Formats: sequence, C-alpha cells, structure tokens
Amino acid sequence: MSDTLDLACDLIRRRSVTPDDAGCQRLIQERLEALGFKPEWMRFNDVTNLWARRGDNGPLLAFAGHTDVVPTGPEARWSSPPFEPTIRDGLLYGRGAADMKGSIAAFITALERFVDRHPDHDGSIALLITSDEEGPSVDGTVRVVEVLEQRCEKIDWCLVGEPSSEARVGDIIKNGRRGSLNGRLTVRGRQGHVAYPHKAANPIHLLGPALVELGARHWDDGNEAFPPTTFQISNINGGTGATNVIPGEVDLLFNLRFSTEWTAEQLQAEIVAILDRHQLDYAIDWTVSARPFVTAEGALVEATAGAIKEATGNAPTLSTAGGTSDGRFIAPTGAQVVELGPVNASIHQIDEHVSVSDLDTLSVIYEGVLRRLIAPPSTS
Ligand SMILES: N[C@@H](CCC[C@H](NC(=O)CCC(=O)O)C(=O)O)C(=O)O
Ligand SMILES: [Zn+2]
Ligand SMILES: [Zn+2]
Repeated sequence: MSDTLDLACDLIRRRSVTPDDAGCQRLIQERLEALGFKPEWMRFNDVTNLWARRGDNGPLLAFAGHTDVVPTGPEARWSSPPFEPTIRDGLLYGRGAADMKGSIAAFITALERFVDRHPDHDGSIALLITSDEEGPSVDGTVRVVEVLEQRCEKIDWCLVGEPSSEARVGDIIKNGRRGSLNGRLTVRGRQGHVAYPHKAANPIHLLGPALVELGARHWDDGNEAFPPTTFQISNINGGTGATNVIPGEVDLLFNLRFSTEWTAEQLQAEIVAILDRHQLDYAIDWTVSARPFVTAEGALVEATAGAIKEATGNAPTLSTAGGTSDGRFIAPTGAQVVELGPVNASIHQIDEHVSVSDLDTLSVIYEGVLRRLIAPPSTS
C-alpha cells in the first residue's frame, strides 16, 4: 500500500461529518510536526482549523483543504460502509475519498518527500485545513484568513485540493470561481377560499409570470475567464396543506452563480426591477456568499501546469466552472489561488470513490509544484 493511500484510509475512517473534524487534523498535525512545521490550532465555535507553517520567510506557498465531509445519505445504499475505506477494482471507496481526504493525504506525502530532499527550501510552506467547508463556511477558512491578515502574514500562492479533475487526474486546474448570490423572497397575497378567488389574492399565481421571466432571462455570455451567469430556484414553499385554501404568502430561495460581467449589487437591482415591474408585494433578503475571483496566468498556474505535464504527460485546461470553494476567502488577500485535486465524478454521492493510482499521481504533482516554486535554485 502506498503512503498516500494508507493516510487517505486513516482519514476516511474518521467520521468527520461537517463540522466535526473527528481527529483528522490531529493526525495531520503529527505528520507535519515531524517535518518541522509549527502547528497552530484556530478553533471557532464547533469548527476546528489547523494552520501549520514551516519557515519564516517569504514567499509563502500554502496548501488548503477541508477535513469535513458531507453526510453519507442512507448507509444501506453504499456498497461498503462509507467510513470503512474499501478498495475494489483499483478504486478507493469511502465518504471523503475524493472530496477531499485523498488530496490531503497527497499533500502530506508530497511534503514528506519534498522536505526530505530539500530541508533548506526557499520561502515557507503552510497548510490551512478547516472542518467547515461543507457547512456554512463561517468559522473555517474565512476566520483563519482574518487572523493571518491581522498579523500581516501573507500567502503568496495557494493550492486548494478540491476535486477539480473531470475525466482524468490533472485535466483541469480551477483558476477561479464564479460569485454566488442567494435571494430569499417572500411574496405576499391575501389568503382565502379557492372557490372565492375574487375575495383573495393568490401569491403563487402573482409570482408565476415573474418566475418565468427570471428563469428565461439570458444574463450574459460569460467572458474569457468565466462561464455564463446562471439563475436557479432551489426551494419554493407555499400553501397551508389544505386543497381549498389560497395561501397568504409564498417563499422562494434562489441562487445566481455570476461571472464578472455583473456585480452582486447590479444583479440585486436587476431582480428588484423585475419584481417591481410585476407589481408584487414582496420582501427580499440577500446573501452574497462568494464574489467571483480569478488567478491570471503567473507563477502558480505555470508551476501547477508544469507539474501536471511532468507527472501525466498531459497539459491541463484552466476553468472557473462549477461551484465555489474556500479559495473565495483567500484570493481577496492578493494571493494567487488554484485548485487541483482528483476526479470529481462521485463527490457528495453514494459510493464516493477515487482512483488509487490517481492519489499517487496527485502526490507527485504536488511535489512538482513545491519543487518549481520553492526548491533552492541549485536543486530544483
Ligand atoms: N455552503 C457553503 C459553501 C458552498 C460551496 C459549494 N461548493 C461546491 O459544491 C464545490 C463544487 C465544485 O467543485 O464545483 C457551492 O458552490 O455551493 C456556502 O454557501 O457558503
Ligand atoms: Zn470539497
Ligand atoms: Zn464538497
């Protein structure tokens, strides 16, 4: 068994359903301390965060990730128990195998080889690990970044181990992400009897045409760095449960993933204008859970692409598609941020898995990134 696989299995055995870390970070801390990293616990409410650094000088290369995992869903539907790592046909099964305990294991083994070969590396290396990525993301990476900013500790390059790959490991580097805007809308009508609609105002009927317009709207074509902005309704609730009552209100949750063609504020104004045009009586609450960020080609993208080419023979494509990530908290500090991890086909699913050989490839890629960015010139 490879070291990376071994460690990935040890991490999967820990039932770290968000925000519980279940001892994963203690394991990581022990391995890092043996390499000369200085660990620092940053606990906020029920979230465990680990910041561990080796070296006092810049530039600082940080690996970032999370030990929390999403709930398993019905365990009986798994082919093997989700917290018992199991290998079948070259694949490692278990909750978190791909998202993202496999990447964390690959970080550690890459660091072990790198520090052994380059004990006097340039600059510094750090790990930023949280147990609040899959949850509300309020006491995790964002809080660690606040602490680092307060003490002027600056990350120059950050590699997030989210499962970025699509068809084969290393085919995609995520070099940014779209923004995410949530709206919570309540449309008010007047409750009444379904047989006497003229004495009521049905908020579901009133909302309908506005929803059609919002759903059909073409927001933008995206741009060179971003896919188009999308609008999706995630929840709609209205009604008393009775078949003969027109409800007084309807509640809607919607989300926009937006490119840099819009700001969150412009989108809010646009949606308010649509709702007003439909003359709705409504209240709306907004949450901007991510602003778009992008890392232009530069030292980190080049080092990551070079390490992938060396390890796999293939050149990666840059993408900002999909969801958002904790990179949204790190990029605004001025750090270059990329995401590179295993194939994401089974993340959050029943029977989540990762290719065993991909774990070793990832570890080699991460070591290649370290070598390109902070190995002393004579040895890189
Ligand atoms: N619940 C949190 C964080 C939500 C982050 C989530 N990210 C992904 O699902 C990653 C998927 C991918 O790699 O494309 C999301 O985008 O919703 C919050 O809302 O703050
Ligand atoms: Zn993840
Ligand atoms: Zn996830």
